[in-house]
Amino acid sequence: KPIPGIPYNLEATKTILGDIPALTRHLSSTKEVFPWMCFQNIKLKSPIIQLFIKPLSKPWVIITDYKEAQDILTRRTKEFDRSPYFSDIFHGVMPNHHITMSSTDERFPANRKLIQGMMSPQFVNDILAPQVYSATEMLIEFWKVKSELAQGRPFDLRDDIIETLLDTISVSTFGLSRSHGAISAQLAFLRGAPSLSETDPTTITPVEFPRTQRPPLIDAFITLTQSMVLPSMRRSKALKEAMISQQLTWALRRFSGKGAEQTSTCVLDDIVRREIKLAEKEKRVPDCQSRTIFDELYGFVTGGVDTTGSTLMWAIKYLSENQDAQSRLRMSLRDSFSTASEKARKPTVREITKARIPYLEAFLEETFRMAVTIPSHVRTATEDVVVLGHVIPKGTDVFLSINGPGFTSPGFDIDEKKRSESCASLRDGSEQWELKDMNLFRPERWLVTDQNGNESVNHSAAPQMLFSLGPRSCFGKRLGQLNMRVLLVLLVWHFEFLPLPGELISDDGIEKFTRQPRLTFVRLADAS
Ligand code: HEM
Repeated sequence: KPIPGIPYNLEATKTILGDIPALTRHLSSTKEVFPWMCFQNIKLKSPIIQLFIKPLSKPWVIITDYKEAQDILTRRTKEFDRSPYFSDIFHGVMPNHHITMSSTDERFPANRKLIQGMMSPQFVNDILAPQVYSATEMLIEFWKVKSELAQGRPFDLRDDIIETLLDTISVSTFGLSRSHGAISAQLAFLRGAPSLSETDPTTITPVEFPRTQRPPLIDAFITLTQSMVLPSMRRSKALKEAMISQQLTWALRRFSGKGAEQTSTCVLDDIVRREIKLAEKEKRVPDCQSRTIFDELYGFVTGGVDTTGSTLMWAIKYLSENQDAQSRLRMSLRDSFSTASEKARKPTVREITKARIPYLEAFLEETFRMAVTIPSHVRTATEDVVVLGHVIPKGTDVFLSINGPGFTSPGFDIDEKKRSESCASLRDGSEQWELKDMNLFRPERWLVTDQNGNESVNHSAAPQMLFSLGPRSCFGKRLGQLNMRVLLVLLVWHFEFLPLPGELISDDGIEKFTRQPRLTFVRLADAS
């Protein structure tokens, strides 16, 4: 039954399937659900609409407006909470992770307490950043070999990016040795492989490099993140569980009793030390094998790999399609890391984490605005609520789109009197946003120049909330941003991302767990 007053597609109310037939028709030509949802707002000419996607359930409400999203996510947190939509996705693989819990769930505070220190600037910069850096170094070695073999022909980067991030997580979250790495295995294999049969540099057909089998654990991670419910996941799950259990057992030994180690080198170490301390305080035996610990640890794989990987794939696409922006970014890096440039070495991890380079920040902000790796932030109404003058019943899922009007195109005109009091009082700088080219990738929109010609970044210069906002926004934002920064700096430092032929360029995405570009090819040249 439609919610009174909120626009909807008339034909959807004539069948029990609601909007599903229209959505299915759309899916036969593209594989993307979220742009279709947002297009319904445009079609129905309203920043708030309802769609009937789940038969015999409440309609979904779709809102596309920066200010309303900001208000709901940051100020109306009692009226809106984590939606069961999320727990449905993650329950199979990590039912005890806090992402599946509402904020009022009694387990939620303890889960968050367990991992709260992992996103401190000190932990991220000192413990996690060096691991990201060395995994990126390995990727660079790999791509140097690939680009030499490819001789200017394109190749697909999708697997390389995901495997690099899984290599990082294996070391930085679980403390595994680098020798388990997928990229080092692929590199060794490629170095030993017979030379490619066709290396004619005048052809533009992508090179398909021979690949070896992934290390079993990395393969298990990929199986578990790509298909979350199949019985074939059982073997992968068992492998992952055995690895976590073993790493926890070893860490407990290292951090207990006389001569206990004092420093953590990964997330798992820190969790174990925290549990030992808590158990001492509560005069009990530490329980390092709890399901909470297993699932919170595994959340670094589920939450961090696909999200960061997809965002990086978009960033690389923007580099190759925006050659001027790419050159300007590389020049800014060469200027800012002048010692590294002079000494013909790459910037160190410390130099990268400390640097504040306006064009790099602007490039990242623009990537986060345009990439829409996660196109909608979902909340459920915990009571009957009023949004833009409409009563939305308790239990309704509300999708806050960030991939359409108000974000990548000018927003709808909204009667300010219809907004909630808290929303109307928000000051977000939106009156100064440039609306004319919101659909274009233009990092310069984030830069301001003072009267002395000094450039800085205005982080409120345009609408961007990729990591969401408020108490249930992305827990790993600092790590996600660090990953992006280290990877982008080192890749642009070493490689030129050359333009691609038209047939290998597309703005379409594919919605896996997150939204990735449909085509992920690169043509590389040495930038040194
Ligand atoms: C570019 C990379 C990333 C993007 C774009 C991203 C985006 C997001 C988004 C949109 C949400 C949902 C927020 C909401 O519903 O309001 C989220 C939640 C979350 N993310 Fe990330 N994320 C990234 C990286 C990471 C990393 C590296 C981790 C590793 C720990 C992580 C862990 C989480 C967790 C645990 C949650 C659930 C938070 C909660 O339920 O309170 N994310 N992320």
